[in-house]
Amino acid sequence: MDDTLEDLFAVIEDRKETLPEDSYTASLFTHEKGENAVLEKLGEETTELVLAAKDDDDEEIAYEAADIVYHLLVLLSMKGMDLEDLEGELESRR
Ligand SMILES: N=c1c2ncn([C@@H]3O[C@H](COP(=O)(O)OP(=O)(O)OP(=O)(O)O)[C@@H](O)[C@H]3O)c2ncn1[C@@H]1O[C@H](COP(=O)(O)O)[C@@H](O)[C@H]1O
Repeated sequence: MDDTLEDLFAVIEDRKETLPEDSYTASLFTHEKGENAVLEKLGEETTELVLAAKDDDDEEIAYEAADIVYHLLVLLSMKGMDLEDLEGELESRR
């Protein structure tokens, strides 16, 4: 799991730097309202996650959780933060 998150974050950072035209991630960095789009997605997906949990729909829970994690990592990158910021906070709570 650690590697998966690190690999995904590295791809996001790469898209931010290279801005390929066909990249959804790059579009979030280039669009004027990209940050708002990410925040809206996080809100929508969190609601969808709650509904999936209420329905005991494991497949849907995993799907929505993955959407949330992806958009959360994009948000961290937009803010100039990285996985270490998240890990540092989690570590401080142990
Ligand atoms: N993990 C993701 C990821 N999760 C979601 N999305 C995109 O986020 C957008 C919104 O997701 P949603 O599920 O909300 O969209 P939706 O299908 O309309 O679903 P609902 O709104 O109906 O729930 C869609 O275009 C998804 O393709 C993602 N796009 C990219 N990634 C990762 O980022 C990498 C780079 O992707 P590109 O930047 O597109 O090259 C990919 O290889 C993936 O690993």
